[in-house]
Amino acid sequence: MKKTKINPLLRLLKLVKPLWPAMLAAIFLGTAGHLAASFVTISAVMAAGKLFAGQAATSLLILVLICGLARGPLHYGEHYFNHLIAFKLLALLRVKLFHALRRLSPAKLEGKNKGELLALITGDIELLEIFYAHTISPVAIASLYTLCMVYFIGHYSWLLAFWALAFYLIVGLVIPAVNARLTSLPGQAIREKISRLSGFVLDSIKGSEEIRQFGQGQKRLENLQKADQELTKAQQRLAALGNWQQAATTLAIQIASAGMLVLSLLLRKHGMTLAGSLTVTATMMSSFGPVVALSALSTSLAQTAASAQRVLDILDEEPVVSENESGEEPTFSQADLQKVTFTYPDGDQPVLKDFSLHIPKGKIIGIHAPSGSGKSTILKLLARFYDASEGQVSISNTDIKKIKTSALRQLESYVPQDTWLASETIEANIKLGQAATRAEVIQAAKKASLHDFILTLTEGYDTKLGEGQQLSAGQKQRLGIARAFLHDGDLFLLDEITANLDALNEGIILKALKEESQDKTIVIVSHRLSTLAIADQIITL
Ligand SMILES: Nc1ncnc2c1ncn2[C@@H]1O[C@H](COP(=O)(O)OP(=O)(O)OP(=O)(O)O)[C@@H](O)[C@H]1O
Repeated sequence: MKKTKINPLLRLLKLVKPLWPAMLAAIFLGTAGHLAASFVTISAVMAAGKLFAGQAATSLLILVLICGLARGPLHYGEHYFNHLIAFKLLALLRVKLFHALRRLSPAKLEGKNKGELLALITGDIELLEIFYAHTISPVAIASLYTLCMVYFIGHYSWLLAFWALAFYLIVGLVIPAVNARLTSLPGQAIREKISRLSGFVLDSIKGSEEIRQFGQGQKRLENLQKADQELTKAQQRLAALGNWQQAATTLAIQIASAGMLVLSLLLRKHGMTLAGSLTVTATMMSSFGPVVALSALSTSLAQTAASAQRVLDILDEEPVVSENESGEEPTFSQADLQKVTFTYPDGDQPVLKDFSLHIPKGKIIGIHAPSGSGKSTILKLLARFYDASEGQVSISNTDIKKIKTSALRQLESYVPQDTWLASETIEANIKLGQAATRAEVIQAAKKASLHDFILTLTEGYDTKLGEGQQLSAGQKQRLGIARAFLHDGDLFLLDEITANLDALNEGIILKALKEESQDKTIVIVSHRLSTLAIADQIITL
């Protein structure tokens, strides 16, 4: 389906359905508020007309007072309901987005620019507030309010009512439509530039050591400045288009008001009074507020639509592996790769071709092969981060696709090459959400040769990571291994877990693994022959 600008906004509109009472309240209060604001002026002009003619104008003056007093609370109510809807829906969209990211992880997130994802979760979602709080009800309010005003002017003359309607349409629809056309592409380009810039900044922060080492700091700074200048220029161009729209809108309002005065004076022969002329002219002059609010939207709407499209693209993206929620829950007896061929979704060459491997229970299988030959890929297939393109991966003679995903995660302890640390305490990092006692955490840390190091920290297991307390690569790796020991799956999938360890720590961990292997099965990928010495069988690719 062709992606037009309107599609994403229509899809966002559907989410408002459960909140329609709040939306109706916002529309009602907003229309009443604008009418109250206009009728302060209109009633005052009508009252002045009456007083000039020597007639009583008490009821009109009371109306001026009521409208003046009501304007504030009505305006407040409109904004209250609009923001209630907007923030509820933004929260809902954030949750949906996190669900989508969880569904897509890890395979689909591996290739994504993390800075762009961050910009999506923060900036793009935030921008949708404009749509929910400042677009939907203002459109309805402007339509209702305009009808009321046309009807009111129609009481004096239907010709004048048509004149007014024509200018409401010009200001509220024609000028914004032209502007939307002009700003659509620049708006999208700005959102893309912002997210690319976020990605660049995040990459630069993450790679600061290498960037310094290779003397690339100045060059990156220049690139950053260049990207920043381009963004500023694009924003200035968009602002200039917005200025054009403002000028056109102001001109249209002046023509409408002056024309209303002239036309109504010309109609004096047809029974239009001077007081009537002044009233319709005051009505025209004071009634553009809601349509002007609409016209101001067209510039931001282009950016909002682009943001909506990016959010919806993530929500629509299909995961590489679909979660199995009701499959089998076998107890572990063996694992097998049978004639497996596998190509990464965005790769063009198979990483594994017709590859078979039998992993019997209670054994340690070592995998030793050159870099890039597919060792980690074997573990990822066994963890079902990806499905084999051909052949079958099975656990306990059950096709891995037929196994309930949560049961598979329970059955396996996967330790990736890089250990991710949360900004939490050491204990929370070892547990990573698993229910365990302090004693169990300590036992896991001991097996991973991490306990003695933790005891040297003043706050021990309660030391918060990230804030001042950094871990060395080897300590991080041992923490990752402690997690796996605590998780206590039947099948350990260990990817280069000793790459950053000294011989002493390596020895302690391997000893612990050897002891575990009496009732566990271990697949260990390593370049180090010293690590693979504990293996019962070594596979070379
Ligand atoms: N997400 C991915 N998308 C596309 N190609 C990938 C992806 N991950 C890995 N590859 C490619 O697959 C091949 C095998 O990668 P893998 O990580 O399994 O190798 P490895 O043997 O574990 O290497 P190393 O010892 O260097 O860790 C490499 O050529 C790599 O470029």
